[in-house]
Amino acid sequence: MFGVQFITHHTDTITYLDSVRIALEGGCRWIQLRMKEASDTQAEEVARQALALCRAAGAVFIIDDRVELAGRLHADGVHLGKADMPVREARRLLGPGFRIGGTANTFEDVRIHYEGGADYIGCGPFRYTTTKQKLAPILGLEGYRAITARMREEGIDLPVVGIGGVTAEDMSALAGAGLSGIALSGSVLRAADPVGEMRRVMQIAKQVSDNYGRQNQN
Ligand SMILES: Cc1ncc(COP(=O)(O)OP(=O)(O)O)c(N)n1
Ligand SMILES: Cc1ncsc1CCOP(=O)(O)O
Ligand SMILES: [Mg+2]
Repeated sequence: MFGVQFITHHTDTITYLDSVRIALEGGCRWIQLRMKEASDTQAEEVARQALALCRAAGAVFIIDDRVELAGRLHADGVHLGKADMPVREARRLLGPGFRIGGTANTFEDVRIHYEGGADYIGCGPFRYTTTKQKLAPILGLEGYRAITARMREEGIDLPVVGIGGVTAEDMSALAGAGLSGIALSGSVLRAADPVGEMRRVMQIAKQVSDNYGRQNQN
């Protein structure tokens, strides 16, 4: 299955936890709790509730940045970027059972995460987005093609999900550029019907999987 990871966010009317409920109701089974502005206490409170929702739904639950919290709550994994704990160290602390994602903007980033023991790569940004501040250079389809081609040349076999401004309409082209999935937030939460939009994303992901015959990395 072409993978779909939902990244939590909030709006004027939707809380972080609501965003988890929306994604699960829309059929997503790979959730990342990302709460950049929250204190450790706030993040832990929401993480505990989000984890319970994900367990009840049979969804994979990943926490952004917070390695200690992910380990202590027995989440399924953690996602780490350049400003976070290195993947190698997180792997040492968390052990082989945790899913560890690493952020890449270049092939060299991919190589470092691969050598550190990452399970998947979040690669982006695909295009401009307001969900994250201080974006790395925009990759577009050309950037993804170059990175996935280099991975093939170097024998690096890791699932890569595209992130940053991704919409339902992008999935087929992203699969064509060699990606195994997407991670998204804004295009779902800004939709008039967020649950319906999540559902539409999951339906298109299934069609893309049927067309490309890719493995799900969940
Ligand atoms: C799937 C996925 N890909 C990339 C990121 C970005 O991680 P990072 O670079 O550490 O930035 P923050 O999300 O921590 O602001 C991600 N979270 N998930
Ligand atoms: C964590 C992260 N890194 C790049 S974009 C993003 C958040 C998701 O972006 P969007 O809301 O545009 O789908
Ligand atoms: Mg981070």
